[in-house]
Amino acid sequence: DKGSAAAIPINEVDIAYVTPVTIGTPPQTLMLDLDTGSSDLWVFSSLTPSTQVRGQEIYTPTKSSTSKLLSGHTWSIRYGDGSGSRGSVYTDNFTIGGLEVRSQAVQTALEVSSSFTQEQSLDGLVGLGFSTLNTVRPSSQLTFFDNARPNLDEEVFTADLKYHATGSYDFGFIDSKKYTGNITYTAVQQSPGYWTHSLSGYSVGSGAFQASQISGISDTGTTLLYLPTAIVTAYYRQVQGAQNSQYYGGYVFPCSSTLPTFTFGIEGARFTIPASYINYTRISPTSTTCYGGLQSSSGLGINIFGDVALKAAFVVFSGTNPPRIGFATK
Ligand SMILES: O[C@H]1CN[C@@H](c2nc(-c3ccc(C(F)(F)F)cc3)no2)C1
Repeated sequence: DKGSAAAIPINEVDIAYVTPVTIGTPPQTLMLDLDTGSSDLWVFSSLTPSTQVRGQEIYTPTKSSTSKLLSGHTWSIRYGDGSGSRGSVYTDNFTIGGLEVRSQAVQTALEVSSSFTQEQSLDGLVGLGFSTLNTVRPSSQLTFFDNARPNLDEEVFTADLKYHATGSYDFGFIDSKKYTGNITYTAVQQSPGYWTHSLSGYSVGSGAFQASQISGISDTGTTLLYLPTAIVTAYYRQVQGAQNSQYYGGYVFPCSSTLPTFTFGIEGARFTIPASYINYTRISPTSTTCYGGLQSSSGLGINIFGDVALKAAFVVFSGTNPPRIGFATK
């Protein structure tokens, strides 16, 4: 089996990407955020209090002839930005891009935090981390990828996220039309459940490549690139007027600044993030101060290779044993 679906930016600065999925019989279509940094598949539902639903599509299990309550099971999750949700669990038929999983655990929200309520074009998440991270209790559930794996032509899914444009997620195959050159793979350390791997180093603009192993997670659900403070200060030292603002919670600079590119290594390969990806957004619609797409990871306890980095490459998440992750130029 295989599947292919769009990854659509939900706003003009690519804060997140959503993908159309169908749940149940007859199919109910929702737009979900595929997140390699978590492993719960949850949706806004008919069980979500209406005061917490603002424009989202909802999944109504009672309208599906193939839904089954997973009785006595609950879940509760907190994301890196402090947002969260919790609820109950059904199983139902679940499809992404023509790839169907029968009786996928679909976690129905009984409560969502205000930032989810405010994000009206996002109807939930599909966790594509390792199933060990799943929060359903008393028995944890498998991700869509883990359920689909036995039937996939190849045990992979790929992410082709794009800057200010629609990209794609593919399941079960590697589309050679979506990248150039070779795919460079590197080892993944799957505990505690993230796609954890190392960069082989970095360079700023036309500067020399600094070889150093930088461990972190490739996380499609995180918007920005978070790296050690030493690297981030070296980058913004090249930007006139840049400063690390307590007020804005990170590096800001004049929107008119000329930013250098940022290059990261995967083994012997090099991937360059265009300056435009790092000139992330104005701090407010009329401001001339901009917020950087590269920020320090010091407060997070982990380096996160989020969309700002991932959209500079074609990324292969390989569920082989042992798992590995591959990057190619596109
Ligand atoms: O926890 C880590 C796992 N991957 C990262 C992630 N974060 C979100 C997220 C999505 C949407 C929202 C909201 F809509 F704005 F509320 C909030 C957080 N999705 O994946 C962080």
